[in-house]
Amino acid sequence: SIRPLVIIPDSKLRLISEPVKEITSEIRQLAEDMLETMYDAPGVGLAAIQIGVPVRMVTMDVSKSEEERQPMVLINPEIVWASEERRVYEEGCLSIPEYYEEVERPDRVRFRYMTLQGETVEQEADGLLATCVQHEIDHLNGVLFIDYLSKLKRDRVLTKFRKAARREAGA
Ligand SMILES: O=C(O)C[C@@H](Cc1ccccc1)C(=O)SCC(=O)c1ccccc1
Ligand SMILES: [Zn+2]
Repeated sequence: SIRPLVIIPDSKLRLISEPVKEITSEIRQLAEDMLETMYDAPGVGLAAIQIGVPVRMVTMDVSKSEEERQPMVLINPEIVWASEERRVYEEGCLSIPEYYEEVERPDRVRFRYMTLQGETVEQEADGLLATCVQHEIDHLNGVLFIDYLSKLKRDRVLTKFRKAARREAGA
């Protein structure tokens, strides 16, 4: 089912998510809910913490069209190699709605993760997939893409969302 997204300034987003110890039916259900929520948003990635569950699992689908979806579920993902070359990409975040900024990250990465079938795989990526997997693994470590921006820009975003949160509370 589609689950509500955690939005800044919710401090949950700063938690360090726990490794998945065993692939249970709950984990499989969570992966399904994450994919549904991600496609509904829409997004190209989602970390479990963004629907409030602090476990190290992310979903991604960078396939362009609706027809042939390529959903990926990564359990306990980690970057094992990153290129020297870096690339700037305009990033967004489902937990920081309507805010997009340029972020510079390694252009290519190799990452290792466990699949829902319990096998450990290693994969190399460039382009959007490389940017996305780095963005998602950051979520598992409580890091948001605004942390890479200048203090000035970051404070501007936080002020905007704090005001919105206060308005909601006040309403
Ligand atoms: O908050 C998230 O993790 C999802 C985020 C992931 C991401 C965005 C940009 C660069 C790397 C990773 C998003 O998916 S934001 C929405 C978005 O970028 C997008 C949505 C629909 C089609 C294409 C992109
Ligand atoms: Zn995000």
